[in-house]
Amino acid sequence: RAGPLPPGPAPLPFLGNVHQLTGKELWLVATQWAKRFGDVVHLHVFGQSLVFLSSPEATFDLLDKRGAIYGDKPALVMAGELCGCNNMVAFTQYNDVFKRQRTLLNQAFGSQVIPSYYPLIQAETHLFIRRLVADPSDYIKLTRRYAGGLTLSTVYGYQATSSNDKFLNLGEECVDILSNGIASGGGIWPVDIIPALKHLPTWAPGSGFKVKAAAWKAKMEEFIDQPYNFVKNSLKSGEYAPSFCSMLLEDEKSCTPQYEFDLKNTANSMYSASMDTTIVMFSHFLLAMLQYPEALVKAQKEIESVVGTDKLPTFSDRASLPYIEALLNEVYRWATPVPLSLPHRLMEDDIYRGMLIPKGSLVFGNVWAITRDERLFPNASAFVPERYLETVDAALARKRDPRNYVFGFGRRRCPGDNLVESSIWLLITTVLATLDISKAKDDQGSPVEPKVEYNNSIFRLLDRFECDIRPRSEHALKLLQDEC
Ligand code: HEM
Repeated sequence: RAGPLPPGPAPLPFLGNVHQLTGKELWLVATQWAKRFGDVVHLHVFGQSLVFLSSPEATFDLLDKRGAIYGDKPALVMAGELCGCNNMVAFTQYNDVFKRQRTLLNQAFGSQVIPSYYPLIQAETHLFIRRLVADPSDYIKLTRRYAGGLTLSTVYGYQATSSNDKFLNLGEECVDILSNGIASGGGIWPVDIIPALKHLPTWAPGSGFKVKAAAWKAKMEEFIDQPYNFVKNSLKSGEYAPSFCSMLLEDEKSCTPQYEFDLKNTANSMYSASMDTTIVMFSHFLLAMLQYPEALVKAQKEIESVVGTDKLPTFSDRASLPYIEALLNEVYRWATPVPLSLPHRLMEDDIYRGMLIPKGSLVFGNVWAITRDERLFPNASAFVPERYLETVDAALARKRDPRNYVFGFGRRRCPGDNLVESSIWLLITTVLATLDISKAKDDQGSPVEPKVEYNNSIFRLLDRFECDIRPRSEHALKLLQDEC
């Protein structure tokens, strides 16, 4: 060995640290390891190395600067081969398929393309808020409809007709299978360590994973194929709304089977990645507004003084709303939508601070530990937008910018970040301009404290909590109605 492994909790013989990999809020446990062992922690599961990076320095040095060797994804037998996810972007290895997919993603959501979506984003945002006013209790389903609807529409030209739309339901079911089934607890299954297990007959003891995988694979195929077939059929009929897929399929000559294969999988990845992440952001924004009403009032005052009350905010107001910008930063940080990001596979042995990080390690950026680091964010558990109004030097500003972590790292950084930067800004700003958000009241009129529960292995998805959402005024409601 070229150096010692990074420190970490003691493993059991052969099994390694498998007993410590909880499926629920693993990021909390990983942050405890960081406090005990430092910002680079090593564990193993049946010999598979797992490395957790818990500081800006370690994530920037390895996942960003050395991104060329940290950009791979593991070839997982369970997720890839048995469950049929191997060609979804988040699972593709660092090869030609991945590079072709990223080119398509950049065509769809590169920063230069985003302004062309402004009218659509604006229309979907206003519709979402109107629906929210009509049924505030259903805010999670409505947020899924808004986020999924935005990608269904931009990517496939498909208009979701209700919160119970068939493609939205399929998306919800499949993203749940992905995060709470296939990728739960680090996503390593015994068959990933001993691939021969995939040959077990389904009647044999211990083969339950194969039964699950067969059912999940069938669902994943529907998820990838059905929206894509919708675009193909619409194109054939000649009646279609222009979309990313329709634009790329119009030129029949370039439609080789390989091209269609890439397009179908890339389109699906955009759709699947957009929903739960947006729900986490919006739910935490609501929670913050309930628990920190002074931030809500300050933000509303800023909007009133800059935008006024006779129109809804638009993208052209953005540069004049510094408090909203600080509030959005704080929502990213406080929500931490994907607290352990998604693991990257190291492609060759690497030496870092004299320690060996072995080839094949799965490397996690512990975003939770960084966004809760008291040295960077004093009183880190509190929601304090003002922390982003302080003037700090460029190096510290970079370390404190949540966008350097919440969208992942290096070559695998989220390709939806530009879209989110615009869509979430408008969503939050328009909600603040038009709605009041406060704690729900019980029968006696006393405020009900929101119950804060997380039950998802990958995303920091909040269970639905009670809250009171209502229009700020008849005038605000009318503005929304006039816009739709
Ligand atoms: C608040 C919203 C979002 C957050 C916080 C978020 C965060 C992330 C994170 C942490 C990753 C893993 C990056 C890594 O492996 O280092 C990721 C990957 C990805 N995201 Fe997002 N995302 C969001 C919205 C979106 C949207 C709207 C889209 C598409 C329109 C999207 C598309 C993707 C795709 C395709 C990947 C896989 C990239 C790859 O492995 O190369 N995301 N995202």
